Amino acid sequence: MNHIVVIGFMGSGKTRVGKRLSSDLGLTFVDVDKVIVRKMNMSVKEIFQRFGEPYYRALETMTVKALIEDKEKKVISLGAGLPVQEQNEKYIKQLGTVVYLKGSAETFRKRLEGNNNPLLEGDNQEEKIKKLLKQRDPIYHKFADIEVVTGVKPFEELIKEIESKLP
Ligand SMILES: Nc1ncnc2c1ncn2[C@@H]1O[C@H](COP(=O)(O)OP(=O)(O)O)[C@@H](O)[C@H]1O
Ligand SMILES: O=C(O)C1=C[C@@H](OP(=O)(O)O)[C@@H](O)[C@H](O)C1
Ligand SMILES: [Mg+2]
Repeated sequence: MNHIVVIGFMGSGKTRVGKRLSSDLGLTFVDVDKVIVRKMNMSVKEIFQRFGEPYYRALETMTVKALIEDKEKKVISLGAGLPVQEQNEKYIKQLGTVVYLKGSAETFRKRLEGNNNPLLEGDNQEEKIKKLLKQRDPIYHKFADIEVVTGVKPFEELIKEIESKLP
């Protein structure tokens, strides 16, 4: 399919940017995390706690596979961990044009203060963010058709930049 697919680290703005692109382009917005939360009637954190991370990852893969078959063009925000799972590699490429919201650990640390993400629980969020970002940035980069930097220019300008780069 030729969906518009937004990827990036936690706090990179996948949900906010995805929503805005969808309204500007007149397309339906789908946030993969929200699809799963709705289906399970549980928060991401609860799913991780009750069933474990591999179960959540399987739900993500199922959701992505269904979206590949979806004939109505959409803007789709993926969870930050989804592109990192090897089993999803071939599916992401089939989804459409991938927009990577790149950013610094410092930008994400500020945006993620007080967040509820199961992967950032406990002490030393800053170190956790730095470590995960270092692992994940090359993977996001590999999938990107369009790469923009978040946290350096105002939101409106970021949106204009993305829209000018879309095919
Ligand atoms: N370009 C931006 N500039 C400033 N704040 C932003 C920007 N994009 C997103 N945010 C803020 O950062 C937080 C995380 O955004 P969100 O869209 O939920 O990220 P993600 O879905 O990637 O985890 C929210 O509070 C959001 O309003
Ligand atoms: O980084 C991750 O592995 C995760 C990021 C989350 O998505 P957001 O990036 O939208 O917060 C959500 O999918 C889950 O908590 C796992
Ligand atoms: Mg999100």
